[in-house]
Amino acid sequence: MSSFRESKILYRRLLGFVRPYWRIFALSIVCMVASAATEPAFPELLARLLSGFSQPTTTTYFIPLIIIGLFLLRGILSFVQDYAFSWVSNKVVTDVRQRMYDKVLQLPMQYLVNTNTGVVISRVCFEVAGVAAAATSVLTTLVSDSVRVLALTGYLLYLNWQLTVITLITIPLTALIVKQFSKRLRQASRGSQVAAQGLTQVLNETLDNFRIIKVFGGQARESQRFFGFNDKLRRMNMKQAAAAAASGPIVHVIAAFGITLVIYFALFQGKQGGLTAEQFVAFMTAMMALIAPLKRLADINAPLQRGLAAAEAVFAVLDEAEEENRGAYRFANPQQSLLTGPAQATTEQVQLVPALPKVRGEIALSAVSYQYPGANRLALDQVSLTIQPGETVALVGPSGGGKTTLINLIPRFFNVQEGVILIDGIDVREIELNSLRQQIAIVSQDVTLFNDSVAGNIAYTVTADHPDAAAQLRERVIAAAKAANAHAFIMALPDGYETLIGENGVKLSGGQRQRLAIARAVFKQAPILILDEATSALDSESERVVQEALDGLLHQQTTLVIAHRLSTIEQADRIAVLEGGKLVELGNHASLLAQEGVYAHLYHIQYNRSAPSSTTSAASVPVPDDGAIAVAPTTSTREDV
Ligand SMILES: Nc1ncnc2c1ncn2[C@@H]1O[C@H](COP(=O)(O)OP(=O)(O)OP(=O)(O)O)[C@@H](O)[C@H]1O
Repeated sequence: MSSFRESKILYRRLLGFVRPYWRIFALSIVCMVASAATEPAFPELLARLLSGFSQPTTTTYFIPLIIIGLFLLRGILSFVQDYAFSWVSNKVVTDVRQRMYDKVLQLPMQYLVNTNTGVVISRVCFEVAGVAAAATSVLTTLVSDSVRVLALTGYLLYLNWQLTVITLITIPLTALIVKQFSKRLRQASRGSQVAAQGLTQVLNETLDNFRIIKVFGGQARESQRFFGFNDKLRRMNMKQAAAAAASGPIVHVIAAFGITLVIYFALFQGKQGGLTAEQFVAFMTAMMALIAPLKRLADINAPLQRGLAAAEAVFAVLDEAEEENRGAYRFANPQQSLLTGPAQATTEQVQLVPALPKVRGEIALSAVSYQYPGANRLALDQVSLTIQPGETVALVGPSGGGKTTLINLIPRFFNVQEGVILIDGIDVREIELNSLRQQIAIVSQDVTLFNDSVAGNIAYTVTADHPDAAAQLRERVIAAAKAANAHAFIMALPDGYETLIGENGVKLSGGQRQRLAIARAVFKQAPILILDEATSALDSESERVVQEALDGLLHQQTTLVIAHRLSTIEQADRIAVLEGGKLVELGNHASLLAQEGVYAHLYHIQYNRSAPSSTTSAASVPVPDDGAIAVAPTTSTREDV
């Protein structure tokens, strides 16, 4: 596709965002056109002033007052135009940014796995502003200066067509030069986007891995990486600046040639008696007035190309494929009782909303296979496993065995490629995505808390709209916190349940955060609970408290747990051992030990590691895969492996 056509398509799409505000936009254009159309008035007034200079009439004395009126009118028009344009422009930025954010929320997990977060952040936060510059401010110049140029050219033609023709010869020349610059600008603009994304990425990584960088002495390396992008950004910006700075003077020089030609020709015409001095002054004034809008039109290319390059990046996000959500089957929302109690449901609602089935919590995997895009082996290979409602199944096995992949398939963070996963006998792909996820609560190792109160974090997404509901909500939050062993420490916080936590609030320990995450899961009352290494990052004391909270939860719903600590695994009804993507063993702790297979092997490695009397060193034990094992010692002195 030619770059011009490409730009046209991009621009048309950008204008689509302006469409909802077309009235304000039109008002602005009208003001712009009106203001620009008054442009020839000044040279004309000047010519009249000159013609009456030697013998002034009453009209001559009025001319300065008319000039004041003219500029007053232009001032008002220009204010309305600028204000209206900024309004539309800011609306467009807000809309596009919101659309992008909403889009990000709908993207599949795979997108985030493949895309750097720095890129996403930079696009949503910064590049949208460049888009608005292209969609509106560029257009302001384009419309108003084009009208200005047209009005002035018309006036010049009316004054003297031969002189005008000479003036106009310079315009195509200018246009040619502008075209040369446009390509370069666009390339540089793309380059600076990439550099800016790199900057954000390095900064993100630095802040995420602050401790690691310090401990490993990575400062010099990171500083060098940052410099790489920082300097690239400077070079790209300079490229743009050079192209933008050169285009102005070149246009001026060409214009100067034009002016000189005009003056010679005017002198010649004046000698022949075809041009009066007043006409010449009016002509020169109008011609000079033509230079500024022409220059602005030439300069418009820089923000336009920058804007179009940004638009490309923004549209790339907007055009990403969303998570597939074709399933139409719905289960009852387990939280529904919290939102609207049966007493509040009107008869009409009861009739309209069909009674949805409640999930019992049976999960059945049948010959499930999954391979990550670009991977050369299956992450899950023909795994079949049925988990009964209320049952707790622990997933263990060597690192890379497929545990995380398996639990990610249940809420459909990824879709199975072969085989099927059923919940209560329904294929998860047939279930509407939100409804499916309403049935599942997750507690993972890295707990993210939102910038909100403790209560807001526990009752995430649920709010009360009247005082009765608020009291009920608070009771449920406290009950969830108690179940998660969190109530006592919450009450010790400065504002109890209203204490602000997260980035800007009170800092909590790993164990406290974990217990809040458990409280959040309890509060959700989901029939399926996924514990993804929920206690692996904790010290033994925190682990004990968190484990107690978890033990209380087990058997209330179907629970799938990936754990590094044996305490959870021993409690589990069954243990599924995944190795190399295959389900190699299934049974309870005792039966698997008796089987003396992979699980027993893993168990003994850990046992031997910590047993002082053991003669087998950790290094001499053959460890499957890369050696890290997701079952851990039973005593607090043993470390995670
Ligand atoms: N995003 C990804 N892209 C490509 N391959 C992946 C991706 N995530 C995981 N894998 C691969 O899939 C396999 C299974 O990984 P998975 O994370 O499910 O293992 P795991 O049992 O949870 O391991 P661990 O105990 O170390 O967390 C591994 O071989 C891994 O390299």
